[in-house]
Amino acid sequence: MERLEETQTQGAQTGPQVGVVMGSRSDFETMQGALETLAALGVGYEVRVLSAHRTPGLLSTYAARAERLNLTCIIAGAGGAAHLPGMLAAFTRVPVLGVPVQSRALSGQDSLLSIVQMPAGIPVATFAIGAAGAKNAALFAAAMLAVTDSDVRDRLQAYRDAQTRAVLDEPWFEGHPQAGEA
Ligand SMILES: Nc1c(C(=O)O)ncn1[C@@H]1O[C@H](COP(=O)(O)O)[C@@H](O)[C@H]1O
Repeated sequence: MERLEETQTQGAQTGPQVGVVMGSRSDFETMQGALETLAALGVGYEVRVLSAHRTPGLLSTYAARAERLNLTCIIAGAGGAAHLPGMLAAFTRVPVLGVPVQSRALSGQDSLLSIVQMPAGIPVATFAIGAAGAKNAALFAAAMLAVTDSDVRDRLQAYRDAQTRAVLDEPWFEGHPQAGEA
């Protein structure tokens, strides 16, 4: 009998706002950036290992849970024949953000195409391959929450401001103006 494996919940006071799922524990290194980014922005999340291939029966169970918890979205990372995001999207109206994990055989091209090429009718928002995609999916989830949550909106703005400052504070070649300087 398949069981929902791996559960961690951050932001337990209010319950999770975002679900993060991945096809295998081996995806954790890539998906960790999403978890860190959600935590940094104060977004409550839960994490599961779920697989369309290895735990197919759990997909509908998790989809029902996502609706019951009223999750804003589900971030789903998978590599290779990455069917997890699309199959999950087929089971729920909760928006699914797909992260193509970099596969060894095809460097994540397989993951990307498996996730992005959905037939019309069941959308999956698809992000970049690997760590950048995981981080951006979390930032996108925060931006969705920020529409109605002013605390998340302020933290997201502060994150962006800090990022801009970090670029401008970067040491530059002597005698050459930094971006934005005359
Ligand atoms: N793409 C999927 C799915 C799925 O789409 O349901 N389930 C597992 N996997 C992927 O298989 C790769 C290798 O997994 P293992 O390292 O466990 O063999 C992982 O990147 C995982 O996301």
